[in-house]
Amino acid sequence: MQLRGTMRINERGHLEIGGCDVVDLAREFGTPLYIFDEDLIRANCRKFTRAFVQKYGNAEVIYAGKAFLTTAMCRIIAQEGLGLDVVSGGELYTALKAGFPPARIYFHGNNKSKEELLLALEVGVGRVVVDNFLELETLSRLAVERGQRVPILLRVTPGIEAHTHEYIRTGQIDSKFGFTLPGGQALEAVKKAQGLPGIEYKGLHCHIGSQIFQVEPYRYAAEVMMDFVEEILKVMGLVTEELDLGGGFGIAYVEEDDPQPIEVFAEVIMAAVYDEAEKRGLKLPKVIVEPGRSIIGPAGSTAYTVGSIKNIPGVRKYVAVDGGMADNIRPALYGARYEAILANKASAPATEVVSITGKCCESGDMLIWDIPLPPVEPGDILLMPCTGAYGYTMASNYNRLGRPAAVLVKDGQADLILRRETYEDLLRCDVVPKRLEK
Ligand SMILES: Cc1ncc(COP(=O)(O)O)c(C=O)c1O
Ligand SMILES: N[C@@H](CCCC[NH3+])C(=O)O
Repeated sequence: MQLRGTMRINERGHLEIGGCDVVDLAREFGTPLYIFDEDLIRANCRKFTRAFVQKYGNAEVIYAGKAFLTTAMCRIIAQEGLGLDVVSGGELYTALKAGFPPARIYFHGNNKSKEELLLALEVGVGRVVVDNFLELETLSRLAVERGQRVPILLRVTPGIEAHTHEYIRTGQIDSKFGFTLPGGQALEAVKKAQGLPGIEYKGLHCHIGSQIFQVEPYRYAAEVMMDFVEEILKVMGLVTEELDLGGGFGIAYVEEDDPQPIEVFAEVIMAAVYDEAEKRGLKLPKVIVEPGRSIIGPAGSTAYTVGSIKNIPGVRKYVAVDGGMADNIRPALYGARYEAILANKASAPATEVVSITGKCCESGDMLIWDIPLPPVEPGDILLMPCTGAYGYTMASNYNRLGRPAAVLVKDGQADLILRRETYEDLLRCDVVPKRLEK
């Protein structure tokens, strides 16, 4: 298994992250436990800032909060100078409560409610990324009522098929997101935005998908979008000042995964935008990117305790852990693959192939199929790395399991950033109607 960030194997033969022994963390905070490597989160933020902002100037990196968002995470992102992409009132509220500067917030979503749009206007988010005609009209009406002019980007579906799982592909024509470019819907949206009071057109957005390894889809997206920027200028005399090319930069979950480094994505994207601007005689737009997974994915791991083990001779050995699809739905949802290590036997050689299953009442509750590990016993601490993105944020209370705790580790110190949900937490929304009281 590849060791990421500050991971190392210590003198006790245990896995360590951020200078903290994972076995000790499991003992102190319980399992399942999400462990976040603060140095790696910050290093990833800085990698993006260097590759896009420091190298090219007219660019901005905004972290996609859907990957992992808590108050502490907002603080780190704010300190690192990144912007923030939120997709719901709940994410926006979290950011505001964390003191995140509203002007650096981009508000996404394909079906924002009136209440969500009002909140965005009230607090003055930096940009609303408008997805559809209904939203455009509602936003205009609300802005006028409040005597405001709201800066927007328009979300465009460019008609690009990136090679990733079909559920996490978003740039193709047949998608619920955005105004479709081929066929003229997107141009119609720009015209409408220009004609509506209270709306200030700033630019365009597209997002072609997630967990993308290759640079070509981004190059192509940049070309297609710059072509549209030119069309907008020609048809309407309107300058597009900002071009947001979304997130989606892939990461290596398992050794075979081979994504391009961020620096290469940055070079290709920026070169494509610069070339297209020059070729077409256009003003260079500010380029925005929205990485989520590539910032937080590798920086998070999940520690589990091994429980029951079922061996079916000649068929399979199931090793059950104390979490599963409730804290990581990705294997069940996308067939996502992960690696694992026994944190308390980190330098022991692998001797058997086992499958890691969860504790949910569901046969599909598998975390890893067929992984070589040292002899596994009940009580071992199994660590699955690279679970930082879309683990906690997609977690559920299925089977009334409480969501795990999360700790932030750095220089030998572990701080709780999410406390474990208790049985009482599970009841906090339950209401008993009067007629059921006795
Ligand atoms: C609009 C938008 N921006 C950014 C992201 C972040 O993607 P990722 O976490 O793959 O970087 C997503 C999710 O796919 C998205 O839908
Ligand atoms: N949640 C997905 C990616 C979709 C991201 C949001 N557009 C994942 O775990 O890979």
